[in-house]
Amino acid sequence: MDLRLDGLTVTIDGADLVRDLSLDVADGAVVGLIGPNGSGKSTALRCVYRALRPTHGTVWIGGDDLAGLGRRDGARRVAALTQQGGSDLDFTVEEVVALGRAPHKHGNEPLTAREHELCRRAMERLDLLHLAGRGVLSLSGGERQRVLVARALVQEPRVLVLDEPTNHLDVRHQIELLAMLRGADLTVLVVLHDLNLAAAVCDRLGVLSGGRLVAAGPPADVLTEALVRDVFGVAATVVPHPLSGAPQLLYTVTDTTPEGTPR
Ligand SMILES: Nc1ncnc2c1ncn2[C@@H]1O[C@H](COP(=O)(O)OP(=O)(O)OP(=O)(O)O)[C@@H](O)[C@H]1O
Repeated sequence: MDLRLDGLTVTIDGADLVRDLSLDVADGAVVGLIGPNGSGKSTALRCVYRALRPTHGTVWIGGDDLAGLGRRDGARRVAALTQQGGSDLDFTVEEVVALGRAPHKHGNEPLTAREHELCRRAMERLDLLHLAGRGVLSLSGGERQRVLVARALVQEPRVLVLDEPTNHLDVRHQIELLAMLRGADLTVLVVLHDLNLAAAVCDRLGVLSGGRLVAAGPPADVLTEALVRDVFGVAATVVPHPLSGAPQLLYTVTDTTPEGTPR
């Protein structure tokens, strides 16, 4: 097992933001974390990329307690694409991508030929080669997001955690990113809001509600009409995708009056 969240509880100011969360991500698997706003998804991820130390519980990486690893060792094993991952510095795209090698380098050690090629391939994969010399501050939100994914890839981690990585991306780049995650031979834990994309891309889903894991398993087992109603508070019909068979949700949008009552 590459990544194991083992009884994680995060308590801040007396409130449990995450409570007794246990979730396994098998070697090479893509596991999605879904749940309504404020259900604790980002808090759980923050424990995995060490922005937060759990109050109780352990994050195991390849059998090692993450808390016992040095910063560099941890960064070589786990890369994170977070909501706050941007930089205010106007580095070029290729400079930002190359920063992904930092945990593997000492001081100002230059990149090797292999590392230059790694960066080039990551930019090619994320459709960034034509932007390599551009300053990142001049990029659109979606372009910048792809730069951060490329930077995470060149880090060559075992485990990649991503917090809503499809934010800002147009539909083509959303699908390309998620397809890339599937083909990257990485162990992936990803927070997604789009339940249909989550069902299409993830081997397993974990559902958080009020900081607790309320369901976990293959998308077809987890994404039932009852769960979507109970956890997200919306009516949806679940149908199998005609080509892949993955469950897909057709939402029922009810028109409401300004007073909030259905017409
Ligand atoms: N440092 C903090 N201090 C107090 N409360 C916090 C802190 N960080 C997060 N919270 C609260 O904990 C809850 C869970 O937040 P979290 O960001 O993990 O939710 P989320 O599931 O990722 O939500 P979203 O879908 O909106 O991104 C929220 O109610 C949030 O306001």
